[in-house]
Amino acid sequence: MDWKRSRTMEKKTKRQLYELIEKQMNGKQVRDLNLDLFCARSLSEKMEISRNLASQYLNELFYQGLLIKIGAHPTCFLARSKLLNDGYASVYANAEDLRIQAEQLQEKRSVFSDLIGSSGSLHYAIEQCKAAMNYPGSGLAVLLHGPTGSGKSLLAAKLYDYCRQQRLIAEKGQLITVNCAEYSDNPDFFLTSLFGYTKGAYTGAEKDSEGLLTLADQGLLFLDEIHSLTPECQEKLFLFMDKGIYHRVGDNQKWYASAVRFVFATTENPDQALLKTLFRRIPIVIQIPSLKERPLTEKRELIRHILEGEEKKFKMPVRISESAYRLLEQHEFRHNIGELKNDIQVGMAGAYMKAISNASPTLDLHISDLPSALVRNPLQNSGLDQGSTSRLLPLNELLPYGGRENRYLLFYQAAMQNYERFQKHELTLDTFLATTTLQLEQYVDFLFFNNENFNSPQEEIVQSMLANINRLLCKKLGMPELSNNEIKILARYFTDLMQNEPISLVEQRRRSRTIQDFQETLKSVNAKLVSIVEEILPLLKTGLNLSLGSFEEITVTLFFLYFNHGYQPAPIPVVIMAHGYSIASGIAELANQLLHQNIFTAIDMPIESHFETITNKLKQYLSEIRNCHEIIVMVDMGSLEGIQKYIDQTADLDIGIINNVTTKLALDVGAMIMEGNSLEAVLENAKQRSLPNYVIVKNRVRPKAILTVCSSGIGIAGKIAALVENSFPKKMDLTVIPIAADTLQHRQASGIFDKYNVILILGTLNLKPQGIPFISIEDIINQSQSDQLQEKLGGLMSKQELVVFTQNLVRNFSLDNLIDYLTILNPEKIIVYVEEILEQIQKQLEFTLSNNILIGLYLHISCLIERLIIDKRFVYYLNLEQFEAEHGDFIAMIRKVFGRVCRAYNVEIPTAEIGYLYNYIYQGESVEKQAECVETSKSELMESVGFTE
Ligand SMILES: Nc1ncnc2c1ncn2[C@@H]1O[C@H](COP(=O)(O)OP(=O)(O)OP(=O)(O)O)[C@@H](O)[C@H]1O
Repeated sequence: MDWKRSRTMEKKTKRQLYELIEKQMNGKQVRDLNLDLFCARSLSEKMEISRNLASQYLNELFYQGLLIKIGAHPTCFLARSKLLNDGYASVYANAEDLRIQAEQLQEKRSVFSDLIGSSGSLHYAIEQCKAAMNYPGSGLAVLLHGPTGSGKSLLAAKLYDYCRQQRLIAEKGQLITVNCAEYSDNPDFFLTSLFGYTKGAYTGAEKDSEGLLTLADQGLLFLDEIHSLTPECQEKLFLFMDKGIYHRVGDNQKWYASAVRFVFATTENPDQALLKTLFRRIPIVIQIPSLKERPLTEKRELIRHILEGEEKKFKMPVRISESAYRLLEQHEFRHNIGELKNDIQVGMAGAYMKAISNASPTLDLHISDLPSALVRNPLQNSGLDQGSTSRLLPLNELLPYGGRENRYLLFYQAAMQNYERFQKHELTLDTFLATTTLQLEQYVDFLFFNNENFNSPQEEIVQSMLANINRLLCKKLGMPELSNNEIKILARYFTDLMQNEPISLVEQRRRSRTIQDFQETLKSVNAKLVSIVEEILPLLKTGLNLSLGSFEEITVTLFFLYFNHGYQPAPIPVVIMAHGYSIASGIAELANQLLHQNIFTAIDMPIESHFETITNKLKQYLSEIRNCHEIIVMVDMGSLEGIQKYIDQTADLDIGIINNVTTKLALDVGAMIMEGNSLEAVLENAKQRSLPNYVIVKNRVRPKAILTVCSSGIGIAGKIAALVENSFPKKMDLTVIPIAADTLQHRQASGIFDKYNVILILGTLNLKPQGIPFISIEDIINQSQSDQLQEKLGGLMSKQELVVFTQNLVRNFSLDNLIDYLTILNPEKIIVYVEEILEQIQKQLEFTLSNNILIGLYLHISCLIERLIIDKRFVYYLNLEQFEAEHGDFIAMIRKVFGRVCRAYNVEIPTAEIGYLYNYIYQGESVEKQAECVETSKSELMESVGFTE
């Protein structure tokens, strides 16, 4: 059996083992599991494999993070995906420890789990809320922003339950809800209700009275429709939030204190509807999606959830006609879930009356029971059967599409979670890829085997479109064609996506930064494949009229990696041209097979064919080849010059021509290519071994690029890149590549400068690489480097276009615009802290920082604080100990000036981050030193693990 087949078998058995564990856990609580069934002995017997092999696979799955381990004799393994909570450790000393933890976690089972969409479109909102509530003291104030009926009040109530459950709120702490709209015409009444009043404060105030703030002390105050408060009321509220103390109305002497958690809600744009001072005091704004923005699966779950509620209320089984169900599913409810619920309730009242008069044992909801406004929309109802003959569905039949589990979403979440673990250095790159592939495999199984969910006409259309793209593109791009089954899987994936499109987009907007980093990581694994996917997706996007985001690019890339297409693509393809009917084909096929790689393509030259016909074939092949800048041609004609003359004109490709063709030479060349050698090295080596002659035709044009760089990470660098691209006056033949400052050194080594003609670097930190001009953001804002811009871009744009470009840049690069990139923190608020920090630093250091450094620091520090709050990512600083020893004073000073912001957000600034700040402030010298250190410690590290460069 060849290694590839045995590897496939191994993967299959491992997957079956994992599925067996999952199956044995299905529907059971941890405390009800018989752990004996999960040890290597029992599992190996069921799988009919040896115990040693089972043990090996189980441990591999454990190291991939998919299983948890319990005890030692025997060791048992459980599937992490089946544990309802994600708070489990990876290893437990014994079963008892696991049970204790399971009980604790069960107690803490999320109060949000009965919110429809809690693991879907509301997932991120809930995570943000939890983070805000967990802040020490009274948490951070939260503003829920979303249209009417979208679930803001329900979420606020759940937040209160959450705080109670987590003991963030004391026993006596209450949930006080105030609908501010009720006070919009009577602001005084609002103030007396909120703050309380003293006797005589107004006519009729006969005794002192406590306000809602007293009632809400130690509890949660939910202020709904906050936009309807008058500016005066908003101002007073803000003053209380700032200090935590207040006067009762009618007494300006005595202070009262109250520790209140605030949740606000509004349907209006908070930027316009709230007083700036109040808005600034609310650091977390959370978007609640409209019903339209939710995926169809969630809409269906909501319908079922509401009907289940009715079933409980009427204590009778409920059924719904298929057409009424479709109508509810398709209708656009302007007032969202609230309106959907109302309409169903109106319908149920009618159904109940009918059931009573017909003495029916079930409540049957027909279209005719629903409010007439809903039924009268002819456009929406065109495809619906309105007759009463439509089939009646009991509630357990209402989720035909994949049940409650949304597999697309599960995969999305698992992949994102893996990636975040990889970013936190909890997983290596290999383990991250292996784990994600295994999860993709489960999604693939679902797509492939669940015929009842697919096989739609829609799927057939997608399938034939994919088949066409496959034929046309794979050849052109030098990829092996997809098999029919692979096309089927991809077609079903896109069909599945159509159902999930809105969530995919909403989610992606929210996690755009992580997704962007994810894509970068995939590029580092296989840039060629990523660029192929980037080429294929727009075709599908147009063809299917489907919005596809960056996560879809990631998933399709992962699909290709999984199908084993383009995994380790040949960096230098080889064309073999030989006389005879199938000599070239034979050699190419054999060499590809032996090397397990698709490196060789053949052009056969039957004796009777004209030289010109053959060279035309080659020219045609070379002109179609994409995503590749180097190629080797092996010819047996004995005439290098002849063929060279024909291909001289081929653009953007370096071509090495070898004047000999044998199987052995092809294998040597292939092996050298797979080892990653350069074109020159491959040809030189071939010459040494087999004595052929070679020439290299250099035609390659390196594409022009601008790099954007920021020491705060790839996120801001990406934002800068987008702003640059958005400033172009026309489509440019220029690539803009974001790059993190701390990887620039590494990037240089990995050949970004070799691949691109980098004409300019834009950013916040001048790393002075290879003498390429650098323009700082501050220079752009001041327009002080327009000469350099003109010089570098003059050839690419007309004078007029250059003026437009510079104007766009200046407009796009306002500091506000850049800091807007923060996702959780309120930019206006954080900037005040940063201003204070920078002022203090300059005072303490007794010198003035240049504008350039200041702008960079504004960005860097804002991002740093957010980074510390949301992902606490580990930062590495070379020679940290030395830095600590040499710069104790600087470290102490920074800790002091950051004191206020650190306390406000309950974060601590790691010394490594202070090291980066030091570099930033003393840019020139320290950056160079740090770069030197990178080089020294890299070689030390290589030596210590036994490598030499
Ligand atoms: N995620 C959800 N899962 C189940 N039911 C929900 C969900 N979200 C909202 N609902 C239900 O929808 C109805 C409307 O929700 P809610 O009153 O919270 O909306 P709202 O945004 O506060 O509306 P308004 O702006 O009009 O005050 C409620 O009956 C609520 O129980």
